[in-house]
Amino acid sequence: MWKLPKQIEQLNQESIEQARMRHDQLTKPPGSLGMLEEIGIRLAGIQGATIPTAEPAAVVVMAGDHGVTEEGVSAFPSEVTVQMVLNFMAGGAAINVLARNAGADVHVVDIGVKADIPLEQVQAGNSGNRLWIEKVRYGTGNMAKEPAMTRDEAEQALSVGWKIGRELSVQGYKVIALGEMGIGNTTASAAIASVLTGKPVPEVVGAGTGLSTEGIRHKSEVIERAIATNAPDPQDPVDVLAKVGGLEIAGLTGLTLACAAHRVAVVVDGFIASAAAIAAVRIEPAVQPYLFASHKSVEPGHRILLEALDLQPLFDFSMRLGEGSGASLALPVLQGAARVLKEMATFAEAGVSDGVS
Ligand SMILES: O=C(O)c1ccc[n+]([C@@H]2O[C@H](COP(=O)([O-])O)[C@@H](O)[C@H]2O)c1
Ligand SMILES: Cc1cc2nc[nH]c2cc1C
Repeated sequence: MWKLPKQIEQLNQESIEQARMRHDQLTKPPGSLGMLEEIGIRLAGIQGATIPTAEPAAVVVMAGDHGVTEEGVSAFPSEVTVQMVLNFMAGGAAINVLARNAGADVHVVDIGVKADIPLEQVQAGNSGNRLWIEKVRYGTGNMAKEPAMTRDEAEQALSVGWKIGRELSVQGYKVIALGEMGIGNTTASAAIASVLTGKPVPEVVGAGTGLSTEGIRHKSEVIERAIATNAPDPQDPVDVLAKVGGLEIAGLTGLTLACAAHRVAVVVDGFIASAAAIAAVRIEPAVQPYLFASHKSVEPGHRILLEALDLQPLFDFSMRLGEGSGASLALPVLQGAARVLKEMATFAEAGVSDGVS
């Protein structure tokens, strides 16, 4: 089994207690900021600091292709993956806008795009963009017929994610939002969700980029065939990632584990990022308290994954884009939660009478 290069520690209980005490001294009825207080307190535990910070933040968009697209499981062609990578680098995608909105940098990772990224076409968009070329292979195999990748390739993808997480922690990022791009990756995510939660395939399959009802039925059949052909071991998350997963999904799993090991908070995006997160939790359960869930995706399997992750999403905006769009939209909430602990006046400082208990 792939071994964590560095252990994940528990949250700092003393920082949690101190942040909770500080919250009760701030000029508001105790508990009145609700979940915002809990977010700030958890950030304190993650960082081992009474007054945490959620800045600087970055969104890491891992891109990879899926051989299973030859079975007709997506409403869009695979070529869109590389085309969108160019769009991310030029700054014109939704994720660029929402990252700018949050003051976050965008890191785009080619971990398994089917084509080489035409570097001559990569435009320098907003200055915080960076492209990582970390290709493990040119797209996965068609999991309906063969394993998506070898175990060695899955481990390489985990290691790429780990390396990036470690490097970003060294660069000083306090929060990482998980993003992905990969035509066909809701098929892989549904397969992972079914195997790791034990739910029947039809309960975790959805329209992805926009399949019809008939298309969704066909997608379920393809996933059932993929699971029957490869027999992934539900007790071995790396085996599941290798046989029915994706390069960008395994990369996000490694990234998530590295962030937690370096005490960096992780904002999980939609269905695909949550499939990566559940694999991370099954590899190392201690990662769970480092995770925040941004939103509830339209994909029906997402509710099931959020329950399995024991995460409460911050909002439900009927989103189903991916890219890290929901996670980026959640970043200002984490920033607000941290800044409240830092910048609000206490009752004593402001001369406001506190309540009688
Ligand atoms: O994040 C989600 O919940 C989500 C739901 C549906 C689609 N997507 C995005 O759409 C692509 C996968 O859809 P599909 O239909 O090709 O499997 C991939 O690039 C994802 O980022 C993402
Ligand atoms: C255009 C487009 C943009 C995307 N972003 C994430 N997945 C996507 C799928 C499509 C088709």
